[in-house]
Order: sequence, then C-alpha cells, then structure tokens
Amino acid sequence: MTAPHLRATHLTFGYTKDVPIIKNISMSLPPGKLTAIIGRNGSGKSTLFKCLTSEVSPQVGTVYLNDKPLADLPANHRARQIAIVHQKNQLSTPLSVRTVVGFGRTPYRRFLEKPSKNDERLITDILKQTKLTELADRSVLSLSGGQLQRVWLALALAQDPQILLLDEPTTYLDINTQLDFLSLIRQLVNTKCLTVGAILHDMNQVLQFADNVLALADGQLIADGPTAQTVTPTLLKQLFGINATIVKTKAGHQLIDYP
Ligand SMILES: Nc1ncnc2c1ncn2[C@@H]1O[C@H](COP(=O)(O)OP(=O)(O)OP(=O)(O)O)[C@@H](O)[C@H]1O
Repeated sequence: MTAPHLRATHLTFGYTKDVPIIKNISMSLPPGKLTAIIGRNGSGKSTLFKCLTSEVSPQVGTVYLNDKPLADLPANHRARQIAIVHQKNQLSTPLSVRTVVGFGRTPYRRFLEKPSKNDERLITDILKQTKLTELADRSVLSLSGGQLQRVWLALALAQDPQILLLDEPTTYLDINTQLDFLSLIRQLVNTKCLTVGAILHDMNQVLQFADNVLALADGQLIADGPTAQTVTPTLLKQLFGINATIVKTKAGHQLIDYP
C-alpha cells in the first residue's frame, strides 16, 4: 500500500492582505506517519490546516497532494482524500450516530442518492473500529464528549481519506479518554497506513504518539523532523519559554519535566 503525500511549498496566507499569519512555510506530512503540529496559541496551526484543506487560498505558495496541486482537484475529490476533525463541532439535530457517520459518504454519492450496500458495510466496519457499534442508534445529542469525538473521527474515516487532519482532537476529553483516542489514531496509522497531521498541545502526548513534529512560531516553521530528535529542551524554550528537561521513564518513554 502506498501512502499519500501532502506537502506545501512557500505558503503565505493572511486573513487580510497586509497581516500575514502563515509566513513562507514549506512543509510535508510524511506518508503513513503521525505528525504533530505544535506551537503557542495563535501561532497559525489551525490556519495552516485551512490552507492544507483549501478552506482558504494562500496568497503565495502551493499545496500538493501526490505532486498534483490540491487547488486543481474538484471539491468532492479533495474530500475523498483529506478529512479533518475539529476540536469542537456543533450539532443541534437529534440524528443517530449511524446517520451522522454516514454523512462521510457524501463525496461518493450523487445528490439525494441513498447509501449503497457497500457504504452501509463500510459504515458498520468504521463504527466497530471506533467502538461505536453499541451507540449506533443513539442520538448524537445524548453522547458524552469522548463518545462524540469518536463520532467525528468515524465521520472523517467514512470519507475513506488517505490523509486525516486532527485539530486539537483531545482538548475537551479527560486524560483517559485522550489516551484512548490517540491510541486509536496510532492504531489507524499503523494498520491502515493513514497519513495523519494532528495539532497537539500536550508535549508528553507528542513524545508518546507522534513520529514527526512540525513546530510553528509566529506563522513560521522553526523546526521539523522526527519527534525524539526535534522536541528538545532548546525547542521547548524557544516555543513556549519554559525551562524543561526531558527524562526517560523506567519503561523507556520520554517525558517532559516542567520546572
Ligand atoms: N477567521 C479569522 N479572521 C481573522 N483572523 C483570524 C481568523 N482565524 C484566526 N485568525 C488569527 O490568526 C492567528 C492564528 O490563529 P490560528 O487559529 O491559526 O492559531 P493556532 O495556532 O491554531 O491557535 P490555538 O492554539 O489558540 O488554536 C491569530 O492571531 C488569530 O487571531
């Protein structure tokens, strides 16, 4: 299985012309790996995701999917390749979990066309993978934050994407549910060769789950590379202004010790 490649060259973008938010970023999400995007609040991480999904058009630079400019692909083609899970989504209609997850098949259907048998099978598989089978008929309005976050992930997976972008996917979850969620993502990367970019704020989770890191400061990419070599005390000082040390646990994990 060949994993897809999402990369960008010289991206520059501002919501207004004279205030750049993303400043000349060239980056790549290594295929079949989990890459964490890290940086202070307001450093431009979510805006970079918007450029990578064509939600906004960069003033300069190009995003490529498997070496084709993303902007040249039709919207439904893009939606089949790249899915995004936001930190919080709003829903006010009491739709069932299965119905909401089924929306992920929209890019594969014509307007008002019913889900095919194949779609139904895929949705059943995804509900199982995301441990939602028993909740399939429940209204999404009745779910806990952790359950709901798994629904958004399932919806994204129903798009059958090659690339999954996660914008602070664990922000509203308790620590146990955060670890569950990230373990599930790790498993998907390992077994399905998914390419994942995840904006994460917890540096210990970055050390535990990410293969690679992209570090943003004030709209610029200041470091990128394999996690263990890139997340150093020097980078943490530069990014967050903290004097941290990185220690090894008995189990061999790296952990950040904050002052
Ligand atoms: N729709 C918008 N219109 C104008 N400015 C915006 C818009 N969205 C974000 N910004 C500004 O762009 C800058 C970067 O925001 P962005 O959300 O990309 O940062 P971030 O690194 O994801 O932050 P956080 O970690 O707090 O989520 C901020 O100064 C923000 O105020």
